[in-house]
Amino acid sequence: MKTNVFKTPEEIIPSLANYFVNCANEFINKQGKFSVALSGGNSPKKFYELLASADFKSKIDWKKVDFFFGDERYVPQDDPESNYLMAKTSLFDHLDIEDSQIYKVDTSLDPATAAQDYGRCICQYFDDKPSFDFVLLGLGDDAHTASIFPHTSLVWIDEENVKEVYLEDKQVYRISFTAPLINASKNVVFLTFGASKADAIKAVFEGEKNVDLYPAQLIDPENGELQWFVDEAAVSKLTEKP
Ligand SMILES: O=C1O[C@H](COP(=O)(O)O)[C@@H](O)[C@H](O)[C@H]1O
Repeated sequence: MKTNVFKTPEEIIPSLANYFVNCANEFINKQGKFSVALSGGNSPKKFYELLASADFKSKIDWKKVDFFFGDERYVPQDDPESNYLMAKTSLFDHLDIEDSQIYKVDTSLDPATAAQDYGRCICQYFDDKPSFDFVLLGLGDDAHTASIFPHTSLVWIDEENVKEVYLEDKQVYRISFTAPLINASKNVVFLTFGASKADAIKAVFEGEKNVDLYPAQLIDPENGELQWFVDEAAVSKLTEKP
């Protein structure tokens, strides 16, 4: 695991964008395409916007990039809560790519069927051996990642799959990669910044091992690389500074 610490979020984003460009080009040169699973929420928006900017757009052959979602809110694709919509407006709409390169969760199906359908689509894409080239993750203030929330059934699923989960407190469904599916990836990157994440980072890095309480502790790629891109505020509570 490597932890990259920056003074501010403004400094993290270009460094992560350069890392992404290098990964993309390495995989495209090696295998002709690059499979990416995006995260949602607020943190990645500026990163997506930078990738879509004039400075970065020309650095990748985007026609060779296939996009998936590590998790999705169970809402229509035009709902402001939709992770797909956020990625569309900040990234996809600015790239010259085909709709067939964007693998969305079909939230018109019921939650269990939507998860099964997305899992099947991923299995087909990878000929039954899923292994994303790049998975971007966020960290919730409660130490959830993707939509693997504390004290939910998703924490305990040991198959490389996609599952639905009902969040009692929010009264909503989410569709999410399981931890084993994330851990089968080649590069897993957390983008996490801000003082509101300091307790969660402290718990994940230095807390007792308790995946039910701190699901992000589940993330440990089997044969891949794990990197954290964080700012000083997010790691401010760590006893051992990375
Ligand atoms: O709900 C979600 O939360 C996490 C963290 O989001 P952030 O807004 O705190 O950065 C995110 O990674 C996940 O994709 C999203 O659905």
